[in-house]
Amino acid sequence: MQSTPAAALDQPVISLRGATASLGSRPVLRGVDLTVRRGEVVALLGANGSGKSTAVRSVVGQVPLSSGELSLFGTDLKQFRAWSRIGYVPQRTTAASGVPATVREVVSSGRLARTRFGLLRKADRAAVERALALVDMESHADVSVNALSGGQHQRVLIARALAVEPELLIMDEPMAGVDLANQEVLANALREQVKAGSTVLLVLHELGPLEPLISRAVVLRDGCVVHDGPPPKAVGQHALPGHDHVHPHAAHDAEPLRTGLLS
Ligand SMILES: Nc1ncnc2c1ncn2[C@@H]1O[C@H](COP(=O)(O)OP(=O)(O)OP(=O)(O)O)[C@@H](O)[C@H]1O
Repeated sequence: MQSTPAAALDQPVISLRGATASLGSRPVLRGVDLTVRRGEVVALLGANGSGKSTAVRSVVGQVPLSSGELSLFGTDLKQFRAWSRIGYVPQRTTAASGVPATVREVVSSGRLARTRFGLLRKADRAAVERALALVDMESHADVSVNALSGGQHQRVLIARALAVEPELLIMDEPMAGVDLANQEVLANALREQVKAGSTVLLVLHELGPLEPLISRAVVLRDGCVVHDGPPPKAVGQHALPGHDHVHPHAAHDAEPLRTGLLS
C-alpha cells in the first residue's frame, strides 16, 4: 500500500453527497449520501433494483452523476487519477476473457496499474503471488481460467483486485453464486485485507459469513438511503429467505426496516 500524508488520513476515503444518476431515462440514484472512512468495512444493502450496483459504479467513475458530489481520498472525481489505490470487483463476471490465459496472468493484469510501461518487477510479482495465496489459488496459478468453477472465477477476480494492493477495495456481490467452501476462502481473504488496514465497500444481498467483518451498513431503497448505521441482524423467522428485515434497535411501533436483505 502507498504511504499517505497524515492530513489526508482524516479525509473520508469515499464521500458521495446528494448523488443522483439515471440509466437511460430511469432515475436510479435519487440523492444518495455515502461516506466511507479509512479502515471501515461498509456493506451496501437493499432489494434488487434499489441502486446498489449503480452507486458503486458511480463511485468508480463508470456511471456519471447527474448531480451531487463525489470525492475519493479527498480529491474531487474530476481531478482524481490515483486509480491504483482502488481495487474493484464488478458484479457477476468471469475471469475468462475469451483469450486463453492462466490464473496467474489474469491476476497479474490487476497489477499493471502499479507498473511503468506494463513491466512486472520483483515487487510486482511478489504482490501477485501474495494475492494468489490470499484466495488460496497458488496451486491453480498455471491453470487456464477457462477450466475454473464459478467460485474459483470469483476468487481469481478478487485476487486480480488485491494484486494492486488497494487501499480501498470495492466488491459488488462477491458471494453471489459462490458455494460455502469458496465463501469461507473469500471471507478469510477479506479478513486479511481488513487486518492489513484496507477500507472496504461491499455490495451484499445478505451478510452471510462476512457479517463479523462489517462495521456499518447502508441500506438503499428506490435509490435513496433508508438506513445508515449498525448492520442489521437477521434473527429468528426473519433470518429465513424471503423475509424483510426488522432492525433490532427499532422502536416497538416503528415500521419494520425493509432492507430487502433476504428477499
Ligand atoms: N442500462 C440500464 N438502463 C436502464 N435501467 C437500468 C440499466 N441497468 C440497470 N437498470 C435499472 O436500474 C435499477 C437499479 O439497478 P442496480 O443494478 O443499480 O440495482 P441493484 O440494487 O444493484 O440490484 P441487484 O441487487 O439486482 O443487482 C434497476 O431497476 C435496473 O433495472
